[in-house]
Amino acid sequence: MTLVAGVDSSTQSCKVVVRDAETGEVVRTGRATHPAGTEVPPAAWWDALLAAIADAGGLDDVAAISIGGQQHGMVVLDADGRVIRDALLWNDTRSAQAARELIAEFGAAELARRTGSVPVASFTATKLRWLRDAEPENAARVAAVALPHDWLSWRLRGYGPADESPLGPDLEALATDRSDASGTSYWSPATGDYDRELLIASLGHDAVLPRVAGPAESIGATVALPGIPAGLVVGAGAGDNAAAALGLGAQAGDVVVSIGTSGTVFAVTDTATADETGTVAGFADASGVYLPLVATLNAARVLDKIASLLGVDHDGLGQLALAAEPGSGGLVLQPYFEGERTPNLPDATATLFGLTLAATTRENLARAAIEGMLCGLADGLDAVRRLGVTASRILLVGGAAANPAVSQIAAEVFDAPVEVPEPGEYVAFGATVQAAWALTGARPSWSVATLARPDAAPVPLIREQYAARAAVAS
Ligand SMILES: Nc1ncnc2c1ncn2[C@@H]1O[C@H](COP(=O)(O)OP(=O)(O)O)[C@@H](O)[C@H]1O
Ligand SMILES: O=C(CO)[C@@H](O)[C@H](O)COP(=O)(O)O
Repeated sequence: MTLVAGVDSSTQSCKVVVRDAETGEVVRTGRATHPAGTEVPPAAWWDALLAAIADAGGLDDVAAISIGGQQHGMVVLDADGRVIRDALLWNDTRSAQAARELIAEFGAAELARRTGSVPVASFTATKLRWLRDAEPENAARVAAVALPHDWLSWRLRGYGPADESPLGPDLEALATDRSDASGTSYWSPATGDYDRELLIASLGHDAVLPRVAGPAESIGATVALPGIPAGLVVGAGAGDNAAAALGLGAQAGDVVVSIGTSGTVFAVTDTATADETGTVAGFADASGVYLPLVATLNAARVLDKIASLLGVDHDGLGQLALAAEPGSGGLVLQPYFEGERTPNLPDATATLFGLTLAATTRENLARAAIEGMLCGLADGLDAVRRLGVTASRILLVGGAAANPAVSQIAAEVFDAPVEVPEPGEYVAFGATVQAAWALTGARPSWSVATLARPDAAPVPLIREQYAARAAVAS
């Protein structure tokens, strides 16, 4: 049996899945946690990757590996291949002013035309602009800029600082893929080229950027390192949402809604998009086409927070929520606990509306948390549809999709049929598809079973009352 491994180096954890390259059967899995916070030393991701690989039984019998990862994170390297400072993650909002400045200098329409997206604080270019202005000594030392999955793939192939890696600091050996490059704001999904003017405007000078590999490419092989055997084919890797689309085998008519640390709504399309309003990011996908995407900052952790406030676990939160009526007795949670990205309100905080003596129950609060979190994603679905995407069905994935209350309430909130695929790490699954593709030259088509099709009917009241509160709040 030939085995392939896929990795999801995501915000909260690193997950490894090992599958049979022929049938797609999951043979074993492993995971390790990442540090909390929006600023993280990349070495912590490397340590978590090694721990997750060990937890998955190692790679001795594995022929190929590929890494999917959280998008946008700024990994800056000096000429010796050392990380200059902790990485700023996609959910770090300190570069909101830098995003506003880049938009003022180039224009939203021009940035959308050149990169597919109008940047917000999540995008790598805005983080480089922040670095240029807030830490000029660090910015001056930047010799190369990578993303989390690029950097991990480089280390896996034996590159890094001379005292830590057998092949040393060859910055030109950095490689990325189309999907992750499209989240930088200095690469064009439409032309496939870097936009050096935008990089220089952000960082203040030019730097080495990772080569953008094609979907089926191998970017090299692993070298022997503690916990890593030599000779595994390394696939191009991908941004986590593009990897999930690949793992699900998403096709025209499928809209994926992922509820992890981020909430995302995306579809695979044949044509590139350029939304001048900035609501929909015009990303590239991991199969050679495009991935229009809306992302929110407040998703599964909204539920984590309200569950902990109510003193229950995830199941308990779901049970409470399902004991309340749709509309939560008029309670509306606008869940901007971490600021928000869509809509672009980096400094916002969360608000609970509609508190009356009668409505203020544990059940209503639990339901309002799920409804509020999903209403932001339903707004995202509307925005993706406005660009011509058809939603014949919603595929609900990510950590919180496992919660039956979330899938049932999703069916009440989204005006399209909701399907929950069988539980699985779809980002890591997509990375195994890439690994097998790079190994064999043929894209595998492994089937995905459906766990549930919640039959709840849409309840328009939920979105109506959310929209009414949002209108008053803004
Ligand atoms: N049954 C559940 N109900 C609600 N939330 C859940 C459930 N299981 C896991 N989660 C939450 O999902 C999140 C992890 O999801 P995941 O997609 O792995 O996130 P990420 O990829 O961003 O690290 C955590 O915040 C976790 O608490
Ligand atoms: O910023 C985005 C997409 O543009 C996020 O989707 C990140 O890619 C983080 O993903 P998770 O860790 O929540 O899966």
